[in-house]
Amino acid sequence: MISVEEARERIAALLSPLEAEQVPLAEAGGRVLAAPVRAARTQPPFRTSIMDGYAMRSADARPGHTLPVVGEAAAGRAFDGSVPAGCAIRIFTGAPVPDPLDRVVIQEDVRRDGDRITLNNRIEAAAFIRPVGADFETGMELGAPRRLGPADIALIAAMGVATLPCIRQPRIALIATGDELVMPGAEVGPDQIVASNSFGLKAMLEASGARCRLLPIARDTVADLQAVLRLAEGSDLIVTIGGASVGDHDLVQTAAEGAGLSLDFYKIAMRPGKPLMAGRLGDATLIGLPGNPVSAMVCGQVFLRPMLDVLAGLGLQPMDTRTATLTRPMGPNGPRAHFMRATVERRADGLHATPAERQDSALLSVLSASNALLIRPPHDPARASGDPVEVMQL
Ligand SMILES: Nc1nc2c(c(=O)[nH]1)N[C@H]1C(S)=C(S)[C@@H](COP(=O)(O)OP(=O)(O)OC[C@H]3O[C@@H](n4cnc5c(N)ncnc54)[C@H](O)[C@@H]3O)O[C@H]1N2
Ligand code: MOO
Repeated sequence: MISVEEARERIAALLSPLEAEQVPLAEAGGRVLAAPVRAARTQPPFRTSIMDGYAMRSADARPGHTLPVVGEAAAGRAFDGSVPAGCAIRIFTGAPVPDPLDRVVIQEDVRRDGDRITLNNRIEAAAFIRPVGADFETGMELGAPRRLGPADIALIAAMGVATLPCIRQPRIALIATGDELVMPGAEVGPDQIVASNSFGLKAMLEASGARCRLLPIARDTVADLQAVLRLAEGSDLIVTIGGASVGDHDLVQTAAEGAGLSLDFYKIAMRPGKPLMAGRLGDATLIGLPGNPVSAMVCGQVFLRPMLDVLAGLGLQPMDTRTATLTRPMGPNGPRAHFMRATVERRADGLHATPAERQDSALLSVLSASNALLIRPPHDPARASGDPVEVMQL
């Protein structure tokens, strides 16, 4: 059995970054920028008043001084006359400051009487003018690859760029397998249960930018599994759920190999998640997840989500773990890394982690009530309350 980290690396090595496509800015949030974008303009493009008040020459900004007001500049409506020495114009936040004025006195520091203002005896010392290009200059580059957050999208809009090259979204086929499964809402026989994992994984992966197709549930026969695998054609990633273990009805590997799977590995030193498999099938990477609901979701978190970064050209990122203080003792761990469902809370002295009482890999209610995985390495010795542990926020 290989380690969790080796499995992550081997799956990443089965994937290549996807190609780019042009995306309208309004749809680019969360997407990965494929090539640098350059500012088509300078921001701000003119000297800008950053306050509501009166613009003048600094030589005229003397406490107690009186000036005539000879015009007005507002955002989107510049003052286009000339301002004689000793005069001021009314100005508002966002308006261009006309040359040669170099000082804005805020209106709180002024008394106005008709067309004249008198400056207070104490006035703010700042000029309240934002220089040209204070934010960025034409040609400034936002580098790639980069996952675009909300601030990036606002910046690119300000740059004047309306469409941009992004890596296309990965296409993922999700295949639930098992004679016992029915779709949510369908009639459930006495020996059946409702398929849940494919829905949880779809929500997880789509929240991370993938496009998922839920294929029909495959029954536990090689023929049916292969028929559904054929429906997955055109996907970048095929994810099967269940049928991965050693029972007589666990046929996913046999069916996939019959369909041309080149298996890279099977079984990892992880709990839950032991029967994980990965390989290449046609143009796609196939990942076979264990069927137990929590196993599938934990494997989704540890193996599938990071692969979206790899497909986007960002490379395999390290697992995002933090150190927390354990709130109750735990016995020694066995030979597999244990990803325990846990609750992490932030207290004044840092993070505190409490593993759930029940760690059965079928209990979705426990997973749903957890907000973190507490990660124990293989053969981790017994731990006492107060010990440091590694956690991964869900
Ligand atoms: N003799 C052994 N038995 C088992 C081993 C082993 O090493 N030796 N490994 C156990 C471990 S660990 C796991 S995990 C499971 C995984 O088995 P499979 O991947 O073959 O999963 P299934 O048998 O198909 O299903 C397991 C369980 O999960 C339910 N299931 C399956 N798919 C779904 C779905 N889409 N939605 C909801 N629930 C699902 C299924 O009904 C079963 O209850 O094997 C152990 N056995
Ligand atoms: O590895 Mo299984 O996924 O322990 O339940």
